[in-house]
Amino acid sequence: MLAKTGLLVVSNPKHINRLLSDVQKSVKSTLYIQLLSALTEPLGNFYSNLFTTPPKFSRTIFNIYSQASRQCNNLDVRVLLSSLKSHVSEIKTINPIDIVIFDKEYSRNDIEKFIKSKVSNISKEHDILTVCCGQNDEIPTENDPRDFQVYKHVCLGGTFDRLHVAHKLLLSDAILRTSEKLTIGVTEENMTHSKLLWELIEDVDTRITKLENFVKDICPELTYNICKISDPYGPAIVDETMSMIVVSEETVRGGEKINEIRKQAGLSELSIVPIPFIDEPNPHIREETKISSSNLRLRLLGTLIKPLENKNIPNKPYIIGLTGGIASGKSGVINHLKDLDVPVIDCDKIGHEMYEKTGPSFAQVVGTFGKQILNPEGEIDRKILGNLVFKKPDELKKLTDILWPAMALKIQEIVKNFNTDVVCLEAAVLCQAGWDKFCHEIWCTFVPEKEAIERLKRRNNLTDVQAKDRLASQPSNKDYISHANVVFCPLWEVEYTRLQVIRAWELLQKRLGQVDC
Ligand SMILES: CC(=O)SCCNC(=O)CCNC(=O)[C@H](O)C(C)(C)COP(=O)(O)OP(=O)(O)OC[C@H]1O[C@@H](n2cnc3c(N)ncnc32)[C@H](O)[C@@H]1OP(=O)(O)O
Repeated sequence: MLAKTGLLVVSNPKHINRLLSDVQKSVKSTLYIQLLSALTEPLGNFYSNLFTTPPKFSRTIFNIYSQASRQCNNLDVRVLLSSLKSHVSEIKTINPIDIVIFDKEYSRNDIEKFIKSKVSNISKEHDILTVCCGQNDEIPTENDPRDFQVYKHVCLGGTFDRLHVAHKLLLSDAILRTSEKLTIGVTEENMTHSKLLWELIEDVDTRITKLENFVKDICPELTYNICKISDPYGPAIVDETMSMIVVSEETVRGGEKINEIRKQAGLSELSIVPIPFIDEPNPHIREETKISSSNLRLRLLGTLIKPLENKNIPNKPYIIGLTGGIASGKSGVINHLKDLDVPVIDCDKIGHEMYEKTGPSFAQVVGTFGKQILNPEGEIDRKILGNLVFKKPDELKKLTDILWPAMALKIQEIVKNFNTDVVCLEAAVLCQAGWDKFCHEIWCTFVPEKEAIERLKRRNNLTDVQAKDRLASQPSNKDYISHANVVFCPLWEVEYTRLQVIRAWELLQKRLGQVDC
């Protein structure tokens, strides 16, 4: 059985590649890595031989996280730094360790002594494993020409969405170079809007919680000041105690700008230390070639981003509720679903049927909005009705209060008569109508609001103001996404939307395999 949390004790980092490949067969959630110094030292002398010049490890840590990005996609790898910075004599971890893995043979006695005296948070029923690879090889020495000075107060900033190995590298390098205090600025939502798929960025409190958990886990001895920032500079332009800033290769200019502002304010300039990118091992279509949060957000499209609720509805047909804002590409997704032979119930159409001359809601709609909405044939003119309600939420509510209960009955009747395994219920404001309770899962489309406005102007021949009004009368993208289990962004070429739908469909098939459909 896979252990939840493992501790890998590495005597020779040269073999990290093979080690990680083996270890991930034994650990499923978190893998701590503790670097040992000398291959020949018995484990009992572990702490007498620790590395004492911390920045020496920058490159080793870079290699470990680079390899982790290739080998252990689902593992949260954490290189422990406390003992690399000072002679801390205990391995303290937030998560209890279920398995301790060594890359070298040690005596039973040494192992037991080591675990008892050094590993403070160990599960009662822990396992021990030895994975040997080239244990007698020479340990590589580090030769990193970068400036390795250690500073009292270091800072860095970023969005830190879905904390990944490149963030971990940046944070680790900053920790290795800090002797007392590390200030980390985390961007508030207003700073994220220019990013790809910003709507899928975790909220700032979640990002801060994950970040704090990580830094306090790998090096609890430092003082951390984790603060929200709503501009690109944060406290770095006012705090005179800071002396160094860690940046990524692409944000060096930001560091220089901070120094210009500090200089004008009479503050000392910060040393700027750029950290290299980690290459993305398998960049998919549209993805960046470095490890990045936007790649991770792209990979969320078509996957289950929110766990399913247990709803008290029959398993067959399995109902996907498809929703999304106006001009957000729902019809593109529907075309791909139809190609997969999924029947689609169009709720706009059912709405229209409700107030046809012979429909159940005709009299009530005319009674509410007056004869002004009728055409010369005495039928309801949807264009006139639309103009009356779309700009005025109160009027739209009057209409939907009449229509939605009748539509819900009709939909339930239609669904009952379906004989397929899966059916898609498409409705623009499905969740706002409370119809998510009829659906096993909610899928939603979204495109950036600017794009939706441009599409609306082109498609419906609307002016900029009219298009913006239409969009404003609907829930925001964030609101739609907050209800969705699966999201699609049909912003790019048709084929890319199709790939998202195929991914969603294949994952759905797996889920259905677990449901008695
Ligand atoms: C819970 C649901 O989502 S049911 C489906 C939505 N329908 C309703 O809520 C019923 C009330 N709406 C209506 O009767 C009609 O839309 C009218 C009379 C207001 C306008 O009719 P038309 O001009 O023919 O427009 P049509 O019905 O095609 O709707 C235009 C767009 O507004 C959307 N829309 C319709 N009703 C609503 C609503 N209540 N709230 C937000 N958007 C809506 C439609 O889904 C459609 O979006 P799309 O262009 O991305 O496909």
